[in-house]
Amino acid sequence: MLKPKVALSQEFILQLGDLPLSIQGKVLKWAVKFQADPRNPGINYESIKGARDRSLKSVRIDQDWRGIVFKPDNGDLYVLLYVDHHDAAYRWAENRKLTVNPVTGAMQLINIELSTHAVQPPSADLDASWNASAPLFSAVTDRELISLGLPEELIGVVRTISSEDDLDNIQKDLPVEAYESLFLLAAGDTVSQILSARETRVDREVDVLDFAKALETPESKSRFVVVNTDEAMAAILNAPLAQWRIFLHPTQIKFASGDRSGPVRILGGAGTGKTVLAMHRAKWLAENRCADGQRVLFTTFTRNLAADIESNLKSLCDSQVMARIEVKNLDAWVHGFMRARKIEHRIVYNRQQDAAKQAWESALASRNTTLDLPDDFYERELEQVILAQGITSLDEYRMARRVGRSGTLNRASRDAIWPVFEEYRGQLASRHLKEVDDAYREIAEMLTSDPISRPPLCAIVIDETQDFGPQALKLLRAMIAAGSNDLFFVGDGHQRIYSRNRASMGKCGIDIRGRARKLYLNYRTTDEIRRHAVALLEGCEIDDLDDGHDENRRYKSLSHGPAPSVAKAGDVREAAEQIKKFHAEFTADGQRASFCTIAPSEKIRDALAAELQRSGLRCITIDAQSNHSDAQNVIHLATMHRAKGLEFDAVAIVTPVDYLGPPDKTINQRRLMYVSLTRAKRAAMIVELD
Ligand SMILES: Nc1ncnc2c1ncn2[C@@H]1O[C@H](COP(=O)(O)OP(=O)(O)OP(=O)(O)O)[C@@H](O)[C@H]1O
Repeated sequence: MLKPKVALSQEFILQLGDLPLSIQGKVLKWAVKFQADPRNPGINYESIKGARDRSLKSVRIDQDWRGIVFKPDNGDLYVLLYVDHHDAAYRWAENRKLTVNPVTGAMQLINIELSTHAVQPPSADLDASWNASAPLFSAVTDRELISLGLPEELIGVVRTISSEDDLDNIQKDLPVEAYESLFLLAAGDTVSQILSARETRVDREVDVLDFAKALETPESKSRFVVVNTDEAMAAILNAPLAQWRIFLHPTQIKFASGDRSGPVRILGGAGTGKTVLAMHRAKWLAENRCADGQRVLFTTFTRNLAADIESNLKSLCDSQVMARIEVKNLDAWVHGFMRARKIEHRIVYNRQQDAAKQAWESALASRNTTLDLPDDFYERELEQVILAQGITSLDEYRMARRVGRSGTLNRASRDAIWPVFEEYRGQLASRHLKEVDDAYREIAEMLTSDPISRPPLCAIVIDETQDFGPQALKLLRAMIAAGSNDLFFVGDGHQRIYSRNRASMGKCGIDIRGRARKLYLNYRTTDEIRRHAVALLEGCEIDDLDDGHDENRRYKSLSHGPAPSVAKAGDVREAAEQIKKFHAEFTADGQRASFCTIAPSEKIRDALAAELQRSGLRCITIDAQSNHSDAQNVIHLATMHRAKGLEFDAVAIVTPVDYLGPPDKTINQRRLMYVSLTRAKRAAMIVELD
């Protein structure tokens, strides 16, 4: 006889961590027995008097505690939904109902109580971006609302919604796809835009009684997990907080698995789960599309992010799958490639140091002084035109479009300027040095002219794409033959903190047409902190990593909390005092929390560390080598650049008071502030240093 299907709900798993330890143990033991054989005669499924859904049954965990299990008449399916004290569990069950959405086919848990109430009036203190007084969704038909994932029972309550706050008030009772659809509608998207971006089919026959089948849809998988083995059950129950490993957003699920006909680009503001999606994608590719001898390369820009990702991937993949995934920042990959081919050049990462500095100074000394151009003109021209575009001859320079550079240069000026760059490359070569963009370009040329020398990769997954410049993107394109599943990019233009690296994927030979998607829901940062961060970028142009723009109206956080506080300090000592107070308040209730102090420079960071240590706090500085962002009861310290990609329960950001000037002059600083603020999960403070 076939084993019945056993599943757990996300709500149950989220609850688990909050139960008393002794009860957790009992629940775990019970759940293992339940998984092994839900028909075990020792499990007594009691009907619940007054329940609207006859398929909800109660099970006994101990004298006082009860579990609520969904056990429909149709199909051999058992879903553990909830655990609580006897009376509370019964009350919960009386008002719940599981249904299959008749259009999307997804399984949905409904709080029936909600269907009989209008939403609460909006709170006056929240600053909502699209608050309105008329009902927001009156132009959408019932069937359209259902096709967006709304349970039929909740149509009435949704029709009373007239503001963003109203919608947020019922967020936790809506399926995630329904909540997302509603705020996208309110932001101006049409129903068909939302459905096609999410790849939701609405033309299939749905059997609303077939719950086992309903569990297979991506929407159902975002809130229920089928558990087939003891090991899987133990892994889930022992790490209930690692939601990202089990419950993905429907869009994350769709893009993590399945074949794609070419390069994919997923865009999403900070905290929208891009790295999580990229990790699941790498896992799926390694499990399903990796021939013997091949590997998936997971790459990103900085070394400590790659280390962070590798350790998370290890918790997601078993060792056999992990052996097929190579996690390496691009520069480490380039190093390895050059070493393997005995190319002896060292790469220049900092032109202000050592031999590279001498090479640059010698080149500058050869400039034509009659032109009267400042030194930094040459450096910017080198970075943004010569290296970025891979210009290697005067002829190419004469024709070059100087995108992003102010002022025009006629042919005679270009002829007079060019020798500086030629001299620089010559000076570097005599010292066995190479600019990093030149290394990318030359390796890309080698791989293109000799495809046999390509590494044996079945796919490349790229995180933090916004930090890769044109030559890096061209190298990634050259590293793998064009075809299905070749390149998978995730990124966010708001977070481009290496500004010279603005690139358009299309112009680098990466065609994402028809395979570009977005993630909208911020799982990390409260909406109050997210809004503060987004407001800093108002008036700044944000690109979509290709030739278009990104915008902010469609992003939204799932959690709420206090808005960031802004304080002033006369000097570093006072700033450290403010941080100490904020840290003490944040951890006042004895809760363990990760905390980071973020500064724009190493100088401010180190001065703060010294002050904080002097007052008895344990500090850890995050640098290229150490990346212990999850340690608790300590104060981490990081520069804004190093904080990228990491997350903490609370952050304190210390900047000089004049750090942010007019938006058109301080876009880099604004992006760094955006990155820093969005590292915070629950609380943030900004200290301005006078
Ligand atoms: N489907 C999900 N369910 C629950 N939590 C999630 C989900 N996806 C992501 N998260 C959590 O949200 C947080 C942000 O995820 P992630 O780091 O992938 O976002 P990101 O878009 O890469 O962020 P950033 O660009 O700011 O680095 C993490 O704590 C992650 O575990």
